[in-house]
Amino acid sequence: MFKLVLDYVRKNKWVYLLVAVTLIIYDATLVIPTQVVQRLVDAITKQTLTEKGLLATVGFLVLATVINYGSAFIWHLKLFQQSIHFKFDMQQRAFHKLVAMRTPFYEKFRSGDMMTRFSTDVEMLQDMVGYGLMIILYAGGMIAFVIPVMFLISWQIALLGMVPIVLMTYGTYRISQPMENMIDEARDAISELSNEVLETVEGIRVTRAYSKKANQSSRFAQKTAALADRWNAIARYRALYMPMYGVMLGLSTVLILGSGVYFMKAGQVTLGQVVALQLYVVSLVEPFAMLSDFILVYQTGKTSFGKLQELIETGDDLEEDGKIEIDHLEDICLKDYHFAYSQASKKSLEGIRLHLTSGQTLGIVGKTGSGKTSLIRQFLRQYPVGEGIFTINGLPVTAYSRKSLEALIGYVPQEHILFSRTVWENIAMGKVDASKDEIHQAIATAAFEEDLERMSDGIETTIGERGVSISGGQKQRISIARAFIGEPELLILDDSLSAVDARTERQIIQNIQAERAGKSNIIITHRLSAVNHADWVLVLDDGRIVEEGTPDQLLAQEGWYYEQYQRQQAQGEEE
Ligand SMILES: Nc1ncnc2c1ncn2[C@@H]1O[C@H](COP(=O)(O)OP(=O)(O)OP(=O)(O)O)[C@@H](O)[C@H]1O
Repeated sequence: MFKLVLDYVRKNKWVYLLVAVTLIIYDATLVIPTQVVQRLVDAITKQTLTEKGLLATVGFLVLATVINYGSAFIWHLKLFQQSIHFKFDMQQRAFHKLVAMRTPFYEKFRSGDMMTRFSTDVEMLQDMVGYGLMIILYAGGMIAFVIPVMFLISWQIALLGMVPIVLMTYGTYRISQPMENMIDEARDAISELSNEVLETVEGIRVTRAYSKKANQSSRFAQKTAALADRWNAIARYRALYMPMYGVMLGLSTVLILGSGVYFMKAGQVTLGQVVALQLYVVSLVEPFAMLSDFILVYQTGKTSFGKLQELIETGDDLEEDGKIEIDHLEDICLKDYHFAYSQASKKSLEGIRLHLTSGQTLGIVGKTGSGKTSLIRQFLRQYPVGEGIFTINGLPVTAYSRKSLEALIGYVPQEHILFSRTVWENIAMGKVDASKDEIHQAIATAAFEEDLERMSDGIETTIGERGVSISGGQKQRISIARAFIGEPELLILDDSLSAVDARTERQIIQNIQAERAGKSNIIITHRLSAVNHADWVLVLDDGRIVEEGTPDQLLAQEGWYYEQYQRQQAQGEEE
């Protein structure tokens, strides 16, 4: 962690130099009032104080106070401003990392945990760069200034006066050792709490439907109580040692005054010097107490640094990105292709063989869990490439830059993600500079026109969390319009029409095929009518292709496809 902080200080060396210089001035001007008191007391006891001398002293004190304020303003402002920049820097680094990562990375962290790393951990580190550095610079500076001055007055009295405070600081350090574990536990408890909140919010409908509100509330209460326990334990430790500084100050006072009187009688120090020594010790209590606070800031910073580092260092296990920028999809070819998820004990795809050329529509059907989504994830390059042959336009898929490949594919996933924006904005995400006509064309293709007419503000209606709630089927069609508008070379619909009726589904698929002449489509579906007009259909079972052909050929084979087709017809899903 120190390397990170030092690198940051080095990167902003001029700001920190200004902070250091103003801090030195600040520390120096803090010492002045005590020296003035020392001289005044001595002048009064020697009866040498004149009116002019008093006025000059007051003037000097005012000047010192103004300089003290000015320097404090500058170093406070710069130090804490810089810590805010540090926070944004860290968050941006983490954010860039997040957007660059593929699915396997996200499977390694829970959402709440990731949010905690992003917010709480970054703030703890910011504390280290702000408050932590302030302690080192201010407290360190004060101690470095005051102790030599004290020793110059009388090393014997200074030594006696310092002993209790130094012992106390060492004791505090020893006492606070167990705090490291407590801070780790408190940090993990925050993460647990965030997970709980996110999962509760995401699943609120289910929680309500199953009347599990009380259950959920009590789980939440348990987690907050666990977090409160951790912080209470830390507070107890602090409460234990912080008041001890007052006791130690009392002890130092006794030692300084006792030995001061002794050395005064011996003529080695003046009354003014004894008073000054006492005031110096008082001024040292705060910096030493801050040093013990540094232990807390350091421990929390260290814990949070570890968590952030883990986030930044964790990869998505994907192979190095390819160099070739691909700009069209001529053909996609898989031969004897196998794929397994890293945590899975068995393969999700086995011996896959397929060939898709531009302009074709490929249907993928099969039982639930048979590997349909896993197969299209290969085209999206969400996971490391499996074993076997996987080429695009005759070259291995890994030769192409993932970003350029991604730009050619329009993907409509099973879970439809819409944003709390207008219908227009949600669709235009698929093509930033889309014209009005293009948006309306996409809406017509996705058979969403009638629904739009029923919405209060039409295409300007805000949907999602802070807007109008829309049905699953409407979400699906907005998602299709969004993918369609980008005119991708390959459009993938992953069970994206499950919530619309069979007639609308057929209409959308006909629209897509008519509008996308010369471009490819992959349609994953449970309803076989959706692939009636596909050029080729694959039937998957347990990760293998068990049947394939045109829809007519598949019916003629009288296998799973045929049986399923008959059943769905009988159930009246076909008109
Ligand atoms: N991220 C993952 N990690 C490990 N195993 C996974 C992962 N995703 C899917 N699987 C497993 O891979 C197999 C195929 O799942 P996949 O989602 O491809 O099926 P599917 O045919 O699309 O199912 P459905 O029709 O229900 O969407 C399943 O056994 C599933 O449990």
